[in-house]
Amino acid sequence: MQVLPRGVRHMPGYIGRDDQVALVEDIRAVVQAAPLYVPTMPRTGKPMSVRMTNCGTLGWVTDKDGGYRYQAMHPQTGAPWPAIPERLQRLWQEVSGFPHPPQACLVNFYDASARMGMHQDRDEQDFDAPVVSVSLGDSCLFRVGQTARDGQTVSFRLSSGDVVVLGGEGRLAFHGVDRIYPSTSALLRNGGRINLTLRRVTRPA
Ligand SMILES: O=C(O)CCC(=O)C(=O)O
Ligand SMILES: [Fe+2]
Repeated sequence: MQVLPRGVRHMPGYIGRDDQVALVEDIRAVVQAAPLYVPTMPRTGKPMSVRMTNCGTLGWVTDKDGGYRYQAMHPQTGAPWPAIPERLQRLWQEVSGFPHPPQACLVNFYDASARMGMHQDRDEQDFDAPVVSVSLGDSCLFRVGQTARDGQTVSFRLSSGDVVVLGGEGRLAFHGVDRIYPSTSALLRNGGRINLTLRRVTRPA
């Protein structure tokens, strides 16, 4: 048995099959209003392998000149992000233990060759609220480490319906997605993996 860093919780199969199907419908509606786009890295302008969009009052974006940040509008359409679906708001209430609603939900879409390098989620104003992450569709190999980049890491598979919470001492744990396992889920008609991350961005007033 692997031991996860303190504050990192993995809840395998937390979301049942029917709710996964309903969540995918919710996300289809989000993507219709706010299309997935290819974000680029700060400074280098290198495209990420993951496609992204957001829902919520604020969305996480990145590009060559502006770097990592939150903003109220879709970078390509200029429209405000659609609202966070009720189902995800309820999930946040159930698992976050935080008395304020999520402000941002980043939607990541991974095709079979996409990955995400090790990083910390630290573009928020404070780290009192956890990050709540939902996996849908194909499984991935997830890696989580310590709050220092060179700390020990553990790898495990995330499957459709799994929830991961990074909170407390684990809020700034390094983490990333090393690979996608294609054709491991029938949830998404054309395969791939969706990851949703719910976050607080600003300090509650
Ligand atoms: O896809 C995942 O499971 C993690 C995504 C992530 O770390 C992020 O969007 O910050
Ligand atoms: Fe992250």
